[in-house]
Amino acid sequence: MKPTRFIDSANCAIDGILWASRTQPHMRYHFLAALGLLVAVLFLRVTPLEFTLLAVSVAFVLFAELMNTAVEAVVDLVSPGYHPLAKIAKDVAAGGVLTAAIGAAVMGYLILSKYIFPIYKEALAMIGTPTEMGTVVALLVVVIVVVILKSLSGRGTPLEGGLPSGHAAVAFGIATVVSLSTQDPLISILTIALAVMVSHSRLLLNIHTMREVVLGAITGTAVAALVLTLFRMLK
Ligand SMILES: Nc1ncnc2c1ncn2[C@@H]1O[C@H](COP(=O)(O)OP(=O)(O)OP(=O)(O)O)[C@@H](O)[C@H]1O
Repeated sequence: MKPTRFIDSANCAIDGILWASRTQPHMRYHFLAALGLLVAVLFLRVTPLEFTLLAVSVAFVLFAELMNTAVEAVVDLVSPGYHPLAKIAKDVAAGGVLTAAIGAAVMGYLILSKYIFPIYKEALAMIGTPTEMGTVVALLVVVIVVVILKSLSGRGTPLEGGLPSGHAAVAFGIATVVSLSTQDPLISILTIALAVMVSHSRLLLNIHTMREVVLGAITGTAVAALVLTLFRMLK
C-alpha cells in the first residue's frame, strides 16, 4: 500500500536502508567505517567544523552506496540477463561509490592525520630506529619463521602457497622496518599501502587465501617489531 503519512514514508526509507545493509556487504563495511570514525572522533576531540566535514563525507558515501543499490535493483528488474547497457549503468553507479569513498578518505586523512600522527610517532619512537644489523636480522628471522610455519602447516613451498603467505610476511616486515627507520608516519602509511598491494596480489592470483595473507601480515609485522625491540633492549 502506498504510504500517506510521514511516519509511513519514513518507515519505508528505513526499510530501504535495512534491506541495503542486509544484502550489500559494502554497505556494512561503510557503516563499520562510520562507526570507527565516530569512536575516533570521540577520543581525538576534533573541532565542530572538522566533525561537520567528516559527517558530510560519511553521509555522502552512504548515500552513494544506497543509490548504487537502487540502480542495481532497477537494472536487475529490467535486465535480468546480460546487457551492455545494464553493465554501464551498474559500473557507473559503482564508480559513484568509489569517487565518494576516495573523497571521504582524503578528507579523513587531512583532518585526522594531525591528531593521529603525533600518537603514531610516539609509538614508533618507543621501539626506536633500528640499526643496520637489526634490520637484516629482523628480516631474516621473518623469513625463517615463515618457513617453519609453512612446514608445520604442511602446505605450499617456501615461495608459493601455504600458511602463512611469505610475500605478505616479508612485505609487512619491510614496512615495519621502514616505518621504524624513518620514524615518519606518512612514509609508514605509504609503505604499509605497498605491503597491502603485494598481499592483495597474492589473493588475486589465487595463490593464497585471505586467512593466509592476514596471518602473513601479522607474522611479518609482529616478528620484525619483536626482534627490533629485543635488539634495542640488548644494546
Ligand atoms: N545484467 C547485467 N548485464 C551486464 N553486466 C552486468 C549485469 N549485472 C551485473 N553486471 C556486471 O557485474 C558487476 C557486478 O554486478 P552485481 O549486480 O553483482 O553488483 P555487486 O557485486 O552487488 O556490486 P557492488 O559491489 O557495486 O554493490 C557490474 O558492475 C557489471 O559490470
